[in-house]
Amino acid sequence: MTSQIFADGALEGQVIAVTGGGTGLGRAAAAELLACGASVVICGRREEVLAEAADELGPRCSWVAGDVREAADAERIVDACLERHGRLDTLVNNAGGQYFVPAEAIALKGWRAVTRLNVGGTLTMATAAYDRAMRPAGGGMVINVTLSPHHGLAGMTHSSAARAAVEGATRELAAAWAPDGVAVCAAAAGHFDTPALDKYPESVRTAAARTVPLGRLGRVEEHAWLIALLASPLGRRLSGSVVTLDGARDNWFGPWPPAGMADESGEVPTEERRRG
Ligand SMILES: CCCCCCCCC/C=C/C(=O)SCCNC(=O)CCNC(=O)[C@H](O)C(C)(C)COP(=O)(O)OP(=O)(O)OC[C@H]1O[C@@H](n2cnc3c(N)ncnc32)[C@H](O)[C@@H]1OP(=O)(O)O
Ligand SMILES: NC(=O)C1=CN([C@@H]2O[C@H](COP(=O)(O)OP(=O)(O)OC[C@H]3O[C@@H](n4cnc5c(N)ncnc54)[C@H](OP(=O)(O)O)[C@@H]3O)[C@@H](O)[C@H]2O)C=CC1
Repeated sequence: MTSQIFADGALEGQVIAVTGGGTGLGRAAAAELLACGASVVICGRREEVLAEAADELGPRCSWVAGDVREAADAERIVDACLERHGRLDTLVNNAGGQYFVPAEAIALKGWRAVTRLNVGGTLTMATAAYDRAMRPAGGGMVINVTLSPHHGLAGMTHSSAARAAVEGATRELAAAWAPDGVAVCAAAAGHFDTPALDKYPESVRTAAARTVPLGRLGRVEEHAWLIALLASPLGRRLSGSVVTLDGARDNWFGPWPPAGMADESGEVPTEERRRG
């Protein structure tokens, strides 16, 4: 596969780890990075998902299973990159998520779960990559996937807060790690059409597109292009920045709920609990 917008070999020689790279945005990013010539290690918790994705993505893609919330797993993921390729140039901190409920329905345990994954997991991976691979090598790039709108997303208050924390840490780490040649930036994703959205109620998914001034959900390849751009030499100079890719969603201040999201009772449907 070749990239639709970048030159062949634009990222040749780079070794890139993508967390959550077996599905959705992470998988599309992995595909684009591979198309640009990088070697990619995808990770996540489910071995079968990773194995199938790596198989389809081709020989320059390998996988390692692990939970980004666990320091030992994060270290193992970084070490796998070093053992296989001798280096880790770029880490894409894409693993994350939340559930869709009103703010008042978020239990303390839920706040902690969302924070632990999105803030804890991101920082645990970034620290492992910095300590074990990038600082010793004298350089590297960390790309943190966050969330737009930045003024808060109703139904995702916990995630809005967690991603804001990641963006704050992005700016601080960019300054702290600059002397070691390590750049840190964030890619704030708006509403993208990925299979993960299937877990949200139908009316929520449909109404989500209506809150995007550009008039549609984002396409996974658009996000993947941004990740490839940030992995390029330009990304190093963007250190400390949050790049927003959202079709102007950050500038939509319409009513809540948006037209068509509430059900017959006038309530916004919430996300089903996972079973098992
Ligand atoms: C216009 C706008 C358009 C909005 C729609 C468009 C939005 C697009 C923008 C964003 C899109 C995306 O990010 S899409 C990506 C989506 N992908 C994901 O979310 C995948 C990753 N997510 C997860 O793993 C989970 O959601 C997460 C909770 C974060 C982590 O799971 P854990 O295993 O750590 O936690 P669990 O054990 O399941 O749950 C811990 C507690 O959390 C709470 N909890 C968990 N699920 C709950 C639920 N459905 N409802 C209530 N509460 C819940 C309970 O208190 C649980 O405790 P108990 O009560 O004791 O069980
Ligand atoms: N789709 C959208 O509109 C938007 C998405 N985002 C963010 O982009 C990222 C990708 O989203 P998307 O592709 O849509 O959703 P997915 O649910 O497909 O992606 C989440 C990925 O993260 C992995 N993951 C989750 N928890 C962990 C963990 N503890 N350790 C390691 N891996 C983990 C999952 O794999 P596994 O379960 O096997 O571990 C999965 O591959 C997420 O951070 C999401 O919140 C942000 C804004 C908008």
